[in-house]
Amino acid sequence: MIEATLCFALRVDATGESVDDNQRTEREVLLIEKRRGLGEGWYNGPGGKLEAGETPRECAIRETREEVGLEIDPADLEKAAELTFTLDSEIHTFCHVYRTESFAGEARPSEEARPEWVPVEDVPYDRMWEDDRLWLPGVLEGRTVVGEFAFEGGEPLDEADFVEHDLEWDVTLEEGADDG
Ligand SMILES: COc1nc(N)nc2c1ncn2[C@H]1C[C@H](O)[C@@H](COP(=O)(O)OP(=O)(O)OP(=O)(O)O)O1
Repeated sequence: MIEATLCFALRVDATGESVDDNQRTEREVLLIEKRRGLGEGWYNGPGGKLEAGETPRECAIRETREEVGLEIDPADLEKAAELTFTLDSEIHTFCHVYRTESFAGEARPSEEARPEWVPVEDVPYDRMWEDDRLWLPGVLEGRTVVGEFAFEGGEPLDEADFVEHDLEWDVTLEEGADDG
């Protein structure tokens, strides 16, 4: 089983556009267009596989730094989801999902990822993993979720068929003792 992370940074963009003389503000999320590996060519959050001895929180921070150059204080990461992806009835990946509204630096591209700030209302679900449209909108609203998503058809996971899912919303997500 692969243990992995995803990290969604959020900001409020003051567009300065005038709507009935009011300044319009829009929430944006930092997505990446993945340049290599699993899910290549699709949009996702920054993230990746845990390294030996690393906690999920440390992994989310390291992957966000490596892929898009943002620095995040561990205390500013909020656990938002735990997602289990099965392939042909075996657990393939267990994914810890975090969100944050506090970070330092400007997003920049890397070999692995092209970052893009996207209005929360315009997330390109048609260019993402099929499961994302089921859980990501709630996570971007501030909710928590535990989900299981079943794929069939053999490796690689990103060519398998998404067949069913189960979601439990607004759960309390326990952090591991080493992940506080
Ligand atoms: C099955 O549905 C999935 N949905 C979403 N949204 N994200 C997924 C899904 N399955 C896997 N992922 C995520 C989990 C990880 O963040 C990435 C895959 O990470 P990758 O294999 O690229 O891991 P790295 O450590 O960055 O890779 P390198 O070995 O190339 O450094 O996808």
